[in-house]
Amino acid sequence: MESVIVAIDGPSGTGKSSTSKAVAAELGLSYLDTGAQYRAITWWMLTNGVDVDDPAAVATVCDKPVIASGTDPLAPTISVDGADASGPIRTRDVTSKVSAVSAVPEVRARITELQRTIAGAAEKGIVVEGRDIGTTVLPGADLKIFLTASPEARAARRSGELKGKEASDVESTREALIKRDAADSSRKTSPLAKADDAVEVDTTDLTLKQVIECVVALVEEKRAAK
Ligand SMILES: Nc1ncnc2c1ncn2[C@@H]1O[C@H](COP(=O)(O)OP(=O)(O)O)[C@@H](O)[C@H]1O
Ligand SMILES: Nc1ccn([C@@H]2O[C@H](COP(=O)(O)OP(=O)(O)O)[C@@H](O)[C@H]2O)c(=O)n1
Repeated sequence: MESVIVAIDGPSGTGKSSTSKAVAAELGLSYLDTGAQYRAITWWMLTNGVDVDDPAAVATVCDKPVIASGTDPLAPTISVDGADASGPIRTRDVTSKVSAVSAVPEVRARITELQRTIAGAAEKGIVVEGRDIGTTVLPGADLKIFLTASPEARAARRSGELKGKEASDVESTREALIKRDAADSSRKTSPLAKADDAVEVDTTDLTLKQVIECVVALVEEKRAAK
């Protein structure tokens, strides 16, 4: 079967990661979490004392960390300079700083190149999730999905996840999400946006299972038409 490239974009908490992993696993495709890459470079900046609010300082050193992503949807990995970074990249500190780092054009150029290399190497195809995959990273993707959901649903999903770890209430999670979406949507270089040819799926009132079934059906439709 021919390889297939699927781009899944959308704001935080719409279900990109869970949907992408499940679709890739079901269809035997690779999986790439591009948000994890931006989080990894942000974590490296923070641990190395780089002022992340200074775009010039970020740009100067952004080639230094070696970011590697494992693309098995059943066991995705992310490492920085050879060390597992999957835990530290999910802290609230990284989450609050990642939009500033990901807005720096030099950071985006570097990470975009890495993403294209990974997608090009995936023999059977790949599901790539992020913010600018359909518009910028892989504009020729076979299928583009743009996931949305109400801010309330997204905040409820996220704060449910954080419980026990860095517990926070739904309201502060909602505010942080809205702030990050606004920053990601308004930056100059490849902002969060729906590609003209993307299929928009509003997941507010859908279960994760329904979203997965919907995307699998769309991929199979594209494959049949190829
Ligand atoms: N349709 C859905 N209904 C309810 N919960 C969902 C749905 N899709 C995802 N979730 C849950 O919401 C949380 C955030 O999903 P995730 O896939 O990480 O979103 P994103 O990658 O877009 O930020 C996870 O805990 C996930 O299990
Ligand atoms: N393709 C992408 C993916 C993520 N990002 C940035 O990385 C951040 C973290 O992405 P993520 O997918 O891990 O975020 P969550 O929605 O999982 O919280 C986003 O808020 C963006 O600033 C980006 O700029 N472009």
